[in-house]
Amino acid sequence: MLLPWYYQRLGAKAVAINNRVLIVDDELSVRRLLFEVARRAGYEAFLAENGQEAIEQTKEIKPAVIIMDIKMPVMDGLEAFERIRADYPDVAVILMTAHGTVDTAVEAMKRGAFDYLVKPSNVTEVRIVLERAFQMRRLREEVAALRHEVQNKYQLGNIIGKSAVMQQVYKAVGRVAPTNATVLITGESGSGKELIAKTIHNNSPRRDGPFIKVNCGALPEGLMESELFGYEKGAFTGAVGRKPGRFELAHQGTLFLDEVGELTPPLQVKLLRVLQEREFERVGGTETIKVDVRIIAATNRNLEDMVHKGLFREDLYYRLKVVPIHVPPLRERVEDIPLFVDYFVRRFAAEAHREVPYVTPEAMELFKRYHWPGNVRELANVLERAVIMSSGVIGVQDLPGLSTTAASPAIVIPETGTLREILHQVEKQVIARALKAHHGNRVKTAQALDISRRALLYKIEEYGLGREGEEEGVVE
Ligand SMILES: Nc1ncnc2c1ncn2[C@@H]1O[C@H](COP(=O)(O)OP(=O)(O)OP(=O)(O)O)[C@@H](O)[C@H]1O
Repeated sequence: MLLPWYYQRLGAKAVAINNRVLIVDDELSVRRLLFEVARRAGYEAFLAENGQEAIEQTKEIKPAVIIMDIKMPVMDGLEAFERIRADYPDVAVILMTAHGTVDTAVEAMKRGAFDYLVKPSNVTEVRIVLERAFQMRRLREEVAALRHEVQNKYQLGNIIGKSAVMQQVYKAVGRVAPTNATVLITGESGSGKELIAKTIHNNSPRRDGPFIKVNCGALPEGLMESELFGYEKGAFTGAVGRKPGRFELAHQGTLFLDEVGELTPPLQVKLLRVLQEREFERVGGTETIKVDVRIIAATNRNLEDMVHKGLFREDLYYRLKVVPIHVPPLRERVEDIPLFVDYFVRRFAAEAHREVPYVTPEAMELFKRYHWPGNVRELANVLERAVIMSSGVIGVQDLPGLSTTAASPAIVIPETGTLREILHQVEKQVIARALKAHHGNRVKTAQALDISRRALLYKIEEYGLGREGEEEGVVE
């Protein structure tokens, strides 16, 4: 049998439940028969004669499954079921009933019993129901373990970075997580916005609810609308059945609107309404759907600027920006880079079943000076490749992509001097940097700066930049 993915991932941890079954019946012959069936199926069977005994036994042996008659003296099965469930909500209870009391059993199912058997049942039937009850317990246990694993992963302690700028981010996450406030996370691509969003969710009272992500720029407008709000059967050609949207799926959880700046104006209006009223209609539908959803939005665009240019609604912007969190780009937290390098090198080495390679100080320097336009994601990719390609050491020569595009020196603006002098200083640095980037090639440099070659030569002369960047493939 092919095991489900979560089973495979959890491995041995998965079967954490015991194999105890408590059999409760006032008739000795039934107890005997069930005991034999359970024992042969490999379970550890225990016996009780009435509801009262069942409660006492449950406390003592903590069975995973209980199979119990409804009609019994002293305390009947239904009452015992209610009481046991109050203290042990996870135990799977199978109720047994004679023909006349099926209605009661159905009622018990509604209240959470796992299944019922109509007496007399044959041995196979009993065995199958028992098996299913144990399987359900195991699945529940696995889901709980998985949820626990995911929640642990998204704890602040697992986010890399000790820099002051990241401390600010953690503080904001800690403050906003317990609330229902809408959060707007800004930051460059790959800087960790989604990670922060998940961490907020997993530290919020909604942690047991869903975390649903939508990439607002991923689909054309019409499709995006039905993706967000769902559709009714026949809403458009191809809508063969009703489909819930992401807002509905995120009920009692968190909806993460990634790339929110990409939403078209009509969808911005719709989103605004949901934010204000927490209700909407499915595409092609008239029924108003109410949802309890916490919104976290993220963008790598400058939304304020988009508002000024009339590309993003101002009212929506303010609705989203109730609590803004800015995740700084990696180059602004250089002190965290060694931590990231250490973390990723270990992780990828473990994944590839290799020794953890040594990162030379020169390579580390390069990591610190590179400008990381793709941020943490880019650093992770570079390190993954380097770990696979390296033979024990990661040096500058193993990082060809970084060498040629290594960080250009920052432009320093002089603090004193006349405007003319300051501009000259800045211009000199800009030209020196461009020459270096093009390895001294003046045609390319002039093109990049959009000035004539003559003007460039003149400035090189004026600033004494004659040999700037002429060496081949220079890093430093
Ligand atoms: N501080 C961090 N600690 C550990 N891992 C991180 C950190 N920041 C980012 N990462 C990892 O880097 C990758 C990119 O992060 P994430 O997807 O959260 O970025 P993003 O800003 O949402 O990107 P995009 O804007 O492209 O959607 C992920 O694998 C994430 O787990």
